[in-house]
Amino acid sequence: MRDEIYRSVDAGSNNQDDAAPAASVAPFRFNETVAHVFHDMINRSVPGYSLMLELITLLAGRHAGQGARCYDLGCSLGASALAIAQGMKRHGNDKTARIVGLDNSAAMLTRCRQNVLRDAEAAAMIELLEADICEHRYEPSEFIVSNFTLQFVPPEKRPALLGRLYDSLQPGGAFFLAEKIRYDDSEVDRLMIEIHERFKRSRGYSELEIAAKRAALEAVLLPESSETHISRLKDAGFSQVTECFRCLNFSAFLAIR
Ligand SMILES: Nc1ncnc2c1ncn2[C@@H]1O[C@H](C[S@+](CC[C@H]([NH3+])C(=O)[O-])CC(=O)[O-])[C@@H](O)[C@H]1O
Ligand SMILES: O=C(O)C(=O)Cc1ccccc1
Repeated sequence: MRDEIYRSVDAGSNNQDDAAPAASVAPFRFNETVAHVFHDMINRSVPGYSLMLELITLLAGRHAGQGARCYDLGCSLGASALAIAQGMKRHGNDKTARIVGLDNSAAMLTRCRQNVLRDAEAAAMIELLEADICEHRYEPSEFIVSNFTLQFVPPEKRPALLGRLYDSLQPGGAFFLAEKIRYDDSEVDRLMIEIHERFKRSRGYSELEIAAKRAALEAVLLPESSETHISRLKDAGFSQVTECFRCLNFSAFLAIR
């Protein structure tokens, strides 16, 4: 289903700057309207999204051995959990796999369940829970994925969450973190945002849709710099921390306990 959520948002008819929406755009929420179009939304909005799913499959092959427990934080429609399942299947670990998908949006989880159930083999491996990733009690695990989810957690809660994830991971376990990022240099930051918005234009979003969503995300998606993510992962105790992908204002990090 095509994402047209911000097509009809009032863009401020007497506004001189046609890239500035009315101040009344509601904050972005993962409700049923978003869940309905989310697949299209994320694919057209995030450079490298499908590559992240391929990386997750590869990393599951490397880290999710026999009997491994994996977590998909903010599983949305289940794309990353299914990518983990793919990686485990490839290595014949599917019979013993435990993949736990967590999300605090009931609307997302309902659709996620339907998606996962379409693949009986994956459904046997995946458990879905409505939970706040900051509150969940994590069991010992080998592989944890946060594919564009930490960015929605209030920054002051991020260090404690990373500590819990580190504690859950077994030695040698991996945490894959993909995030929208910001640049400390404000000129570079503006340039990357501009090119990202051109990317969205090239994928069919209008200037007004882009501006309305920018306003909706303003206090909801809080990006931090690559340096902040790397130092926080190191502070949490991870022994190897690498930025393994960057495109414009999107990055992914691999952290090994
Ligand atoms: N505190 C929280 N606890 C649980 N879930 C949360 C929380 N905050 C946000 N979420 C959930 O995190 C997901 C973020 S989307 C992840 C894409 C997916 N990983 C994918 O690989 O397709 C990314 C994006 O929209 O850019 C949404 O489903 C939220 O409900
Ligand atoms: O669309 C954007 O500008 C983004 O940053 C990506 C995104 C994708 C899906 C939900 C929220 C943000």
